[in-house]
Amino acid sequence: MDEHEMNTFWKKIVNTINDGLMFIGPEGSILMVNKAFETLTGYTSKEAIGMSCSMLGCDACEQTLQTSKQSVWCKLFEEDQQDMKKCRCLIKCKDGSFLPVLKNASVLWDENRLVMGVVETLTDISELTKLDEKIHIFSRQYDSESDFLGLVGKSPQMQFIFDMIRKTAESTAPVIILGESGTGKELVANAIHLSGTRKSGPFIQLNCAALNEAVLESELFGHAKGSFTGAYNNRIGRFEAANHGDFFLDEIGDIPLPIQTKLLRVLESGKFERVGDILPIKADVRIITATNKNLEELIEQKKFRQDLFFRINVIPIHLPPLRERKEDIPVLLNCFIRNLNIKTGKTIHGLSHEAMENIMDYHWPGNIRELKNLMEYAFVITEGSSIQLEHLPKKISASQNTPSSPVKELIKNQALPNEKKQLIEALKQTKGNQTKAAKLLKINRVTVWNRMRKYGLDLKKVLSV
Ligand SMILES: Nc1ncnc2c1ncn2[C@@H]1O[C@H](COP(=O)(O)OP(=O)(O)OP(=O)(O)O)[C@@H](O)[C@H]1O
Repeated sequence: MDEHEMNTFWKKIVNTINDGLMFIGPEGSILMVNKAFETLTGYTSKEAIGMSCSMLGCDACEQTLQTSKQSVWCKLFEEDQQDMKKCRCLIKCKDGSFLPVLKNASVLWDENRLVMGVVETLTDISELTKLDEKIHIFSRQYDSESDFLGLVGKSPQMQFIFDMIRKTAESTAPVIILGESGTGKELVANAIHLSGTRKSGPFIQLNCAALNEAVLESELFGHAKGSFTGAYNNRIGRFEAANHGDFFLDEIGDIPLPIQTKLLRVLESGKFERVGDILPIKADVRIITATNKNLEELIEQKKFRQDLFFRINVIPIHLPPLRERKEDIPVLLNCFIRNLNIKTGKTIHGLSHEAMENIMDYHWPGNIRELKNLMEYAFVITEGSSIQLEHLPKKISASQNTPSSPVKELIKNQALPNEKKQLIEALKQTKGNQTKAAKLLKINRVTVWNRMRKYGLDLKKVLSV
């Protein structure tokens, strides 16, 4: 390939790159740009070449440009600077709009260490910036709503649970979490660990229902090499692994009686032996248990040891079923919709009134797990920006709604976040005067404006209702 062919070849490569590229001379004038630069900035190469690079009004450059008294006009050329600079910045396009870009600048030096120029690439990060903003907004909303260590709920019952969790933080006494399947027992156990003094220690979990007696024993206490067929090595159990932390035993009601006896001994003495070993091991572990079974009934049926029950039932936390705290449904739905929007890239704003009514009327035997699954289903089915009744499974869309249903009243009062209702009320009272509304709500004017944007409130519409 001769030099001319080579030049043509390189020009083609440079023009195929998706990122904008420009070469700036030592005095700061643009010497070369590629096609992507033209597309990003709106300037043709004819317009750009020969102009000062400051025509792009880059906010990062404003900080690196120096006064004429200094020896170099741009900090990039200072001796002690690294040759490569990378930063996020905003550039001004020909039409006056600002474009967020990731800029990579490399200084080129000749053999005498004199500056030949700078090669800069510009990557369009406008999509990324939009996502950043979204995450920022979501996380602000998330923080401000009824959320406690991953648990969402504004009902008095859930506020009581949050209080109980906070109180367990000061204690190392065993906690038992009782509630139907899907009410959030595992989340509560996790929140107890995260808010407790042992949060820097391990959080070990074991679902006791999934294992047979021999495997369960080995999982709990570990085993010595050769203690049974297949025990090729010594293995520590979960009790040992949970030392100085919390051990969450889920489905405690399903533990076979012989293991219950062993468990009781560990809880009383703090010591145990690995299966097939005689050496006692000490473990400092706080026990958290959970079950959806009625342990008292199991005791009567002689399926659960009463003394073990007394041991683990020191701080009971009863998680109410969802049907007894339906005011939590709207906040849970908001939370699931936010998360699913992020996960799926969809922009679903909410549910139609009818869909919401049917959801509120349903009895939710599978509790929050069922509600969460419902939203996942609706996200797959919904194509628009709002979930309608027909996007819900039959069991919910066909559920009976009587006009006098007390649930309808509940929706009227609960479906809108309190913040929004108060804002609408204040705007109405002050005939749309945002400064007066701010005073009434004891917040500043900017917050009023931000909330109006957050809830998409149109002043004319608010006042006309
Ligand atoms: N208060 C809550 N806020 C947000 N998500 C919740 C809440 N409660 C439960 N969930 C979600 O519901 C699902 C079921 O919760 P979890 O597994 O904790 O229930 P569980 O009572 O332990 O169920 P099971 O008894 O069947 O094991 C999980 O996906 C969990 O994240």
